[in-house]
Amino acid sequence: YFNTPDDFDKSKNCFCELKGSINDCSCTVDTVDHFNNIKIYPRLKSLLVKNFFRFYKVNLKNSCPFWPDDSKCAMRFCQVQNCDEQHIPKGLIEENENTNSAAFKYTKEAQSSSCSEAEDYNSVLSYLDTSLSDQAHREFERWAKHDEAEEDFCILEHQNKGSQYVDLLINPERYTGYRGESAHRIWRSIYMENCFGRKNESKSLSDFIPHLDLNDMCLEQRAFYRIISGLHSSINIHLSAKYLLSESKDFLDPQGIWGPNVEEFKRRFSPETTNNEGPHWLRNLYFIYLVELRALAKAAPYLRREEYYTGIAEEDEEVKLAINDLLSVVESFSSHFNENVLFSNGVASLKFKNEYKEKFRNISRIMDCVGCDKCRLWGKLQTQGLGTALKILYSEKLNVATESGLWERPHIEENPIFKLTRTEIVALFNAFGRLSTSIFEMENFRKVLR
Ligand SMILES: Cc1cc2nc3c(=O)[nH]c(=O)nc-3n(C[C@H](O)[C@H](O)[C@H](O)COP(=O)(O)OP(=O)(O)OC[C@H]3O[C@@H](n4cnc5c(N)ncnc54)[C@H](O)[C@@H]3O)c2cc1C
Repeated sequence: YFNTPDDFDKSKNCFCELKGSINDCSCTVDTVDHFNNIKIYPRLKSLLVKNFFRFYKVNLKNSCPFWPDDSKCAMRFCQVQNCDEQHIPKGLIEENENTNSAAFKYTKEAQSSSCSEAEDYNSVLSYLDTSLSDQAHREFERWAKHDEAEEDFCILEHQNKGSQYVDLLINPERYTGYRGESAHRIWRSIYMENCFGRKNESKSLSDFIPHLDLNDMCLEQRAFYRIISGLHSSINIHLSAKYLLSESKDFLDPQGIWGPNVEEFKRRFSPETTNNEGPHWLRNLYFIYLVELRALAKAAPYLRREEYYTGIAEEDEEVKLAINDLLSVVESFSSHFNENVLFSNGVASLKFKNEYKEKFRNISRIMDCVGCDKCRLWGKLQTQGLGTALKILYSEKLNVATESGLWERPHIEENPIFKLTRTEIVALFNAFGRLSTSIFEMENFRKVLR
């Protein structure tokens, strides 16, 4: 069922089912499989275990803003193991992502405080500062925050009270047993409330947006649906690939044997059990992969300038080199997703873009309703990573900064026009890592099923 459906052949030039020029990309599932499995996956695998990427700051305690909590935290495989503070690199704890980041202390600009030019500059700034009332300062800060948030596709919460570091390596995404009405309500809300869909009382999601109906949607709506569906596929591939094959007898000890469950994968994606939708859902995984891949390519000049600071000098240097290498491979992909085909229709598009943002922000709020902590953790990380990718693709500020050659300058000021927080960067790379792993895992299932 990877290539049996009739229209697979028709759209051989691209697995994207969107209409319009996006269908003209010259990629095939095979091209992406090969590119990912040989070039991207192994690089990400070694990068994402590094300290900079393994600690993710997140708030898992927010209450659900939409309906009463139906949390199933008692499920033992849902629990998130807390992070031992002493394992978190000092550089991350020191970091205040809002203002002077710890990494900034080590940039050339920061080190050059004896430079008279820098002093002059600062004294002018401080003169202006003291002439402002505290009230005005607060207003400016509020405006600046509002301005920055304008481009966000997600609610950023890393500075919220209650956020804490989680070690992703000791809390891998895998089967948790989370299912039933609580899980279905989340998926239904994401698809139905946010996917511009028809009002439909049906309980089955596949009845709600069957593949053929996608052709009646406009490009942006289809893209939105396919992105969510691709994320859904990715999560379900992971739980099938890291399934609980055998439980330990000891109820208090959440150990077990984890591995691929081919039957589970078949049930979730074969045409017979999904009303022929499964293969399309799998193709949507490639679609979201291409979206995030393109975001990395677009942000590459910016990402190359990041410090990836943890305070462990040797590792920080290694990470920078590994990022450079990965970004060069990402940039070398020949059939990148063309983000300009979306929102390219004048004033109506602008309205649509804002609606899109609002809907994605809603999805990040819905993640606070996921009734299993581990699923919530990975759900939040992946939606934040996706939101960051969309922010990169549709950020005017990034365009302006890139066009003005900002990233090529020898020194970049502390607060450039476009900036991502550490949490956004960690989410972006880890979310892409999840998609890359899904494509890799799918190859394994494919081998067994051949
Ligand atoms: C945010 C989130 C994170 C989760 N993380 C985990 C996890 O880490 N580990 C874990 O074990 N479980 C996780 N789950 C639960 C998991 O995704 C399933 O909901 C659960 O296993 C029940 O599966 P199901 O067969 O009932 O179908 P579901 O996956 O719940 O899907 C419901 C319906 O949606 C349709 N559908 C299925 N896949 C797609 C698709 N790709 N595109 C479009 N429509 C589709 C089908 O009609 C299906 O019946 C998570 C759920 C959510 C909402």
